Amino acid sequence: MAARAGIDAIAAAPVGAGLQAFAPDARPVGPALVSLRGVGFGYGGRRVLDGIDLELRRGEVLALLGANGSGKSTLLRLMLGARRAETGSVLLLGRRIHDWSQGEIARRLAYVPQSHVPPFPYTVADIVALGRLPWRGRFGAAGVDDRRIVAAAIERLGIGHLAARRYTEISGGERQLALIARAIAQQAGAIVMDEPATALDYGHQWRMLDLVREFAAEGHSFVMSTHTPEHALHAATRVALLAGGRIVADGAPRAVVTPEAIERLYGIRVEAVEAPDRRRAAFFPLAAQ
Ligand SMILES: Nc1ncnc2c1ncn2[C@@H]1O[C@H](COP(=O)(O)OP(=O)(O)OP(=O)(O)O)[C@@H](O)[C@H]1O
Repeated sequence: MAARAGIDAIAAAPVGAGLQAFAPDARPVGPALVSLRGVGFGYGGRRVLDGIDLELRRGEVLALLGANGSGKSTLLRLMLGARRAETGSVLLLGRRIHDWSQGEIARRLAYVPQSHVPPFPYTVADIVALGRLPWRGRFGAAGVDDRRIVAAAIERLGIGHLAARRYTEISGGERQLALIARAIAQQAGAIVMDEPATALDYGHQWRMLDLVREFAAEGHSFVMSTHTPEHALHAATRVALLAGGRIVADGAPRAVVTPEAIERLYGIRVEAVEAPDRRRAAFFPLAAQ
């Protein structure tokens, strides 16, 4: 009954209710950093994305939800310029992304991939320091500022105890934290994260999301794919849903992440229990009838 009341409360609450308590949501967002306009893309003639219109604006945390294979990673790679749209256009700060050099893109967009295993046994500190490369000359050595920024990123992620360890000899979750630290050290302003919480334990998942909110409050932008609707409600200022190769919803988290949306995306019926802040909710699968 409590759960049912939760759904009803969510359904009855006006969209945006309770948002004022959360600084990232209350803050007006800035101009578009990345814009996808009518983007279509496929692999070997098999269409994966079609007619995608999506924007990432300054200061936003945009969460992307969609079933396995719905095209989230592909969409993120298109946003980064790592894949070329077959139709439509991808713009970085209003200019076609492929008209920017790799270095120019890397100074504006950082990437946290789903998994990454380097060929050499770099230390964690070395991996984080790679984030500084776009800011150094071709053969430029790391300066005092680079070292300070790398140390600050390691500190912010709480991975000082891993700094001297070999990246190839730490756990998947520890690697994920190192990759997030690398992206932060990159000081790109916008960070594209592909399922950043997947390898993290329960505590690190929520701490990472809080960190995202802190950085967004400082003016950074994030786009992150996730399989956890609760994460989108916790950290995102906007949520987009991907299904059938298209964006089927794009808007305020409370308005978009609903039991109906979850059923549509994942084919599973859930009920929602609202958090005391009336902004977030937890979802529980309904028993099979
Ligand atoms: N390199 C590739 N070559 C051919 N097909 C691919 C390639 N990468 C992805 N695909 C296909 O494109 C579709 C979208 O894949 P993508 O990885 O973008 O989905 P996703 O939403 O990120 O999935 P997941 O949630 O499982 O990570 C899937 O059907 C996948 O099999």
